[in-house]
Amino acid sequence: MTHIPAVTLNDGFSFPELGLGTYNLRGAEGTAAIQTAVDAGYRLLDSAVNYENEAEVGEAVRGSSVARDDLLVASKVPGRSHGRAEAVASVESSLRAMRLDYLDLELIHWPNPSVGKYVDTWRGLIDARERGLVRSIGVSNFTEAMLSELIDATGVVPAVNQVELHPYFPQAALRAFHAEHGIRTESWSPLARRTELLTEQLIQELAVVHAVTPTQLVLRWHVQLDSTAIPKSSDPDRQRENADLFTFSLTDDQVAAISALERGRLWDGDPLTHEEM
Ligand SMILES: NC(=O)C1=CN([C@@H]2O[C@H](COP(=O)(O)OP(=O)(O)OC[C@H]3O[C@@H](n4cnc5c(N)ncnc54)[C@H](OP(=O)(O)O)[C@@H]3O)[C@@H](O)[C@H]2O)C=CC1
Ligand SMILES: O=C(O)C(=O)[C@@H](O)[C@H](O)C(=O)CO
Repeated sequence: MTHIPAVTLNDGFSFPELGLGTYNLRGAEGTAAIQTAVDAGYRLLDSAVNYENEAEVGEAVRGSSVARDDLLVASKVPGRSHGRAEAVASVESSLRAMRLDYLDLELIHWPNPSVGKYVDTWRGLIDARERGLVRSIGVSNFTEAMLSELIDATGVVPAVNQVELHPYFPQAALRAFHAEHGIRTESWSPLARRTELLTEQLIQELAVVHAVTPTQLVLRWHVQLDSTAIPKSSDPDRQRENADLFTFSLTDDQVAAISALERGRLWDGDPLTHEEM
């Protein structure tokens, strides 16, 4: 089992430097895959109302040999639940679905700017935290301007912003904003969903230099960007591979060279225009 190091969020809670993405992990197979990941050392499980797998995540947690307090369960408020009261109700619904007493992290899944309720929704997550339903609160797919709006309106800084982040889309400006404001970056689609990224010549060459796999090289890049990657894998061997990142390190030049692969988003997931209900 790999020990995955942790950092401290701006609210004082510990947060792993790597987590498990659970998008498309459903049914008995999904529960089993989540449990093998926990057995491999993963402690952070990233779910969402819209993944339709909260029951599986909850079952994996309750059936795990690892104590609940040592696991971090995250979910996300869907766009259809934007609003102060609606956000609290969404958290309560997730707790019922998971059969858990609290969530470790709750995120606003997409800002949906045309709806105009993400500040109210943020107030709802603040309420949920004050009621003890959730330990840390954050957002996903928020821009610098949206983050500033939340902070100015409520005085509460999100603990986490989960965003598309991989060598094709390194988000340097957003990560600098996060660092300035004490917001933990979390990388979704950190492997670029296994596109040609892993076959890039630079990735292949650096993997040989460090005697690791291309996937491990990419995930180590996330670690050294101070971002918590949440790679999804259904396969136990690949889950173990993805977690084995903490016995080597990249030089600053190698990190910069990987970041220079930048070419843009995987698809049209621009938070200013892409909205999900
Ligand atoms: N907040 C948001 O808006 C979003 C959040 N997310 C979150 O981010 C998580 C991860 O992103 P996701 O889009 O799933 O994509 P990833 O970048 O994590 O890639 C997942 C794919 O890579 C494959 N893979 C994993 N490990 C390896 C490996 N070692 N070697 C080769 N292939 C590998 C997986 O296949 P296999 O399973 O067969 O191993 C899967 O097909 C999601 O599960 C979700 O939790 C994702 C998108 C948006
Ligand atoms: O996986 C997530 O959290 C999502 O928001 C997805 O819906 C994501 O937008 C996607 O996979 C779209 O193709």
